[in-house]
Amino acid sequence: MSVTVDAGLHHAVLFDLDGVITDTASVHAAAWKNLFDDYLARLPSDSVADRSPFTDDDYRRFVDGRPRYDGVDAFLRSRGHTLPWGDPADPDDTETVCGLGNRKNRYFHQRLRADGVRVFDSTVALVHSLREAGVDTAVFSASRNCGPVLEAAGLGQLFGVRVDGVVAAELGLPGKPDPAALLEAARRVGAHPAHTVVVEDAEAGVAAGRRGGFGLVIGVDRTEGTGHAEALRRRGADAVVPDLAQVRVRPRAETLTRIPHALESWEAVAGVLRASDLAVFCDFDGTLSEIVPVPGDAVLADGLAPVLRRLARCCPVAVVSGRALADVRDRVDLPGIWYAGCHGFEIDGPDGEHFEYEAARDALPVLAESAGALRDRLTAVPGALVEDKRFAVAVHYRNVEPGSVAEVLAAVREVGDRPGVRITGGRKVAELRPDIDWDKGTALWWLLERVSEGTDRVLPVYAGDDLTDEDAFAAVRHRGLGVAVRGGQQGDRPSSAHVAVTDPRELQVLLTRLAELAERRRTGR
Ligand SMILES: O=P(O)(O)OC[C@H]1O[C@H](O[C@H]2O[C@H](CO)[C@@H](O)[C@H](O)[C@H]2O)[C@H](O)[C@@H](O)[C@@H]1O
Repeated sequence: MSVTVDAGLHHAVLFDLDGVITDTASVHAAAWKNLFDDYLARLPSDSVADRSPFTDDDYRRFVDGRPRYDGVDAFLRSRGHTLPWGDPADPDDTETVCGLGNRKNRYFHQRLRADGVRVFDSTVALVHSLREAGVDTAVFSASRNCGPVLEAAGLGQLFGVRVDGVVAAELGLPGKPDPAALLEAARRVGAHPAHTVVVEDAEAGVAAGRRGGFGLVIGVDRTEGTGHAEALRRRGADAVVPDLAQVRVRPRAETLTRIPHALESWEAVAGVLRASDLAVFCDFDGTLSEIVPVPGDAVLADGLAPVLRRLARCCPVAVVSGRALADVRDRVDLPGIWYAGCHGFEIDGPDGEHFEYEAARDALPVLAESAGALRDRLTAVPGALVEDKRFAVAVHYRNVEPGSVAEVLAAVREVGDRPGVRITGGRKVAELRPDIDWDKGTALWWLLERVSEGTDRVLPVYAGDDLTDEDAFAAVRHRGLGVAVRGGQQGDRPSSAHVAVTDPRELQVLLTRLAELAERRRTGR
């Protein structure tokens, strides 16, 4: 089987060392066997401990992927034998957990010197492909020997970020299956766990990836037929591959027509969202409503009212529109949700709260004047429509003869050429807005802060179709999900959305899946 890292959704990949980058898992396994077989054989014959030889299964269950001393302790306990912990400075002939761990380390280094380190070339090739696609990479390992092993393998410079046993000890991070070291690696590369991939061959590491809320967990099983692949899947691997040559890299799509389809990429999308509470934000025209020739005729598309109601029962929902607040509110007319009008300059909450962006009020007189001036200028242009929305003025030219569109746009440029306002564009519309650093993206984060009550557990999903929605897509680019609604737009344009749907009907299918995810998370199923 193969698995895809999507550079649009996945911003970093964290690689385990032993067994993933280098073949040192077998060197570790041999050193552990050497240690335990020797130690168990020397226990008195009347000891209650199970003295049978150390097996591959013991390796996988008790020591693989764990910090060295934890591994000694876990294995000996599994055999009914305990030792005092001791101290990391214990000489390696001391009969303590640390002493035995130190002895294993000596065996490991002896083998490393004797046999060298074999590198999995397909892993190194994957690291390079990811870099070319703009995906960050890091190495993590429970081993304190991570640095020396990479050096011995000639890979000392491959990773800029390394979180290994030495770093974990310095920071006091618990070992796998605790996700602390993985979360630290993601933090150091600057990627949100939801947008980060973990590659692991140990059960404990896979479990850590899943517990840490990582977007994709890839298990590596190089031991076909041993049941290890099934064990990795049970512990939470999304996919298990025999070698990283089976991992494909999909370059980040930069334009609307190339963005992956949300429903076709559903598994990857669900991976990004599954560990978080969701908050769903939707634009109105072209997203919740089909584009129609006359703005006053736009209505909520079929099937969207029930799914928005369903979503609102299990997560915060907001409609974020370029329309005036009262206009979009009346058109959607659903209780229990947030409404942001005029690109977020005015907002109503579900419990009767009302907010206006204070600084934008200074622009109201000039906007009102501009609306009047534009009406005067454009009465003679058939089809031109001026929509005064208080915090913005929209000039529609959808119904204007192609030959007269330039005249409409020239009028907008001239009237809008005054301090305090700026001109933006949309689908057959030009708008004057307060010249302030406030847009659908900043409004989204303002709303998110309110609905998440200071936690960072909530991941925003934003769906929109238009140029003004790009501000919101950019805002959720590194933490959240941007869904572009392509809606039969002519030509192509750059977009920061992660995925796309074709029209409001497909958005309804996607929102239903989000509702299912949110409900499952709520009920813990
Ligand atoms: O942010 P939105 O909710 O998408 O609002 C953007 C603009 O939508 C409306 O205009 C657009 O939809 C009309 C109806 O489908 C269409 O006729 C027009 O050509 C589109 O530009 C609305 O009238 C504007 O005020 C919004 O800014």
